[in-house]
Parts: sequence; structure tokens; C-alpha cells
Amino acid sequence: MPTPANPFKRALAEGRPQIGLWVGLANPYTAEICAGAGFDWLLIDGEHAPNDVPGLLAQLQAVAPYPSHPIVRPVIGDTALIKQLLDIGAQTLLVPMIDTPEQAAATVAAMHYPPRGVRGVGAALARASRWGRIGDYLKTASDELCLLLQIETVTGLRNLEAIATTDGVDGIFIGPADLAASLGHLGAPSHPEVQAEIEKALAMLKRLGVPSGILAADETLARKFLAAGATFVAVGIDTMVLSRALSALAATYKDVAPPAQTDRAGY
Ligand SMILES: O=C(O)C(=O)C[C@H](O)[C@@H](O)CO
Repeated sequence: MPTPANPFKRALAEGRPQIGLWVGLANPYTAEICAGAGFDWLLIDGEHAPNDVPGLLAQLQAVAPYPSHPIVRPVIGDTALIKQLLDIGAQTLLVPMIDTPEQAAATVAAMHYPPRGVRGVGAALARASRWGRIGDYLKTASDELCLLLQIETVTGLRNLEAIATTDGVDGIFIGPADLAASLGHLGAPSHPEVQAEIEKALAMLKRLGVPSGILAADETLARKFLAAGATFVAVGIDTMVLSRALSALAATYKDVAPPAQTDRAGY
């Protein structure tokens, strides 16, 4: 049995746009519903959604039969947590709040076994190696791992080139909501200053040849970011789709307020 291929990593390397969905309902049942929708990737969120490692495992197992590639986001780029996520079989990680090239290098090290990195060896216990059934997992795992880092603060923007060109970084995700907050525009990712910084960052990443990604639940913005060179773009969030649709349905029959118009550039 070979190490599973990572089609998402190949698509990034080949510059093929990848349309994704943020998955935050934190259960395998709705994760599988999302996996059948036709997105190229699903972001299974362990930062803001109430997910723990067993819950993330169940969602990875639920979406495994579908073409949508699961990307797991840890709450932080902790070496031990990254080890656990790779061992349960995540092949692509999106690590939030990266501000410096030193953080980027440490996160790369957490992804790989020695001598390249510091990932602890426990393949016999790991779904990733299919509990030892993938005989050469220790040798081949790295080739199919994909590391995406989030730039979402003023400091991160300042260090963008150094972070993006760190060996072992496969892509950069711009976090519009946290970037807006860091720029002093909390809750307003559509603010012109935030949008200008996002556009500058996407332009730099395009010039560097580093795949970029972002989240935009607004179609006009999502298409603008794709046109600006973003490769992996999340175009919605399962929790928001559900909450807004249910509120709108209730408002159709009951005298209740329709869903609030939130800023759909990010959250
Ligand atoms: O800062 C951001 O924007 C992100 O990192 C995405 C957020 O976590 C959130 O928008 C997902 O709901």
C-alpha cells in the first residue's frame, strides 16, 4: 500500500485554482454532507470550531471517500499538536497566526521526520501509515504533506516575503478577519485599507511564485481574489450557510428579523 497522494498539493504546484469550503459544524455527519457538494477542498477548523483531535479524526474518516481534499487547521502551530494531526492522517495543514520566518521554519520542522524536521515517530499507531500497512510511510510521507501558513497580522505582512520563501512552505493564506482586526478595522475585512493590503500581499505572492489563498463568502470578492492570482479560495462557511438559510426560512413565516448582513469578505 503506498502513501496516499496529495492532489491538492499538486494542484497548488501547477497553479490550478482550488475552490474550498470552511467546515466548522464540528461533526462527521455534516462534514460528509459538505464533502459531497463538489468543493476541491474543505477546511476542517480546529481553531475556531469546537474540534478536538478525536473529532478531527472522525471528520477525516467521513470525508475520505470523496474527492474534496481535507485541510486541517490546528488552533496553533504547536509541534506536538501538528504531530497528532499528521498521525491521524491529515496531509495538508493550515497553521494560523504566523508572524515571523522563525515561526515558519519551526512549523516546517514540525511537519517532517528527522533529519529534516522534528516530527516524532509513531507510525505503528498512526492512521496516516494505515497502522504500518504502508511499509515505506516514514520515507515517503513528506512528499505528500502540504503546509499552508496564515498571514493575518501587520507583523506577518511585514515579514511576508521571508515567511513565504521559507523552505517547506507550500502556500500562504491571508486571513481577512484577523488582518482587519490587526489593522484596526475589527469586523470590517471589506474596509478599503484591508482590501488594499490583501491585494498587495496577493501581488507579492504572485511575484514570488508562492501559491496564495483566502476566504471570501462574497462572490464578487472571491472572483477578484482569483483574478489577482489567489489559488486556493474558500467561498463559504458551513455554519454561516446553515444559520443564514434557517433564519431566512423562519423570517418567511414568522415575524422575526431576517439574517444580519455581515461583512462577507471574511469573518
Ligand atoms: O482571519 C481570518 O479571516 C481567518 O483566518 C478565517 C477566520 O478564521 C474565519 O473567517 C473563519 O470563519
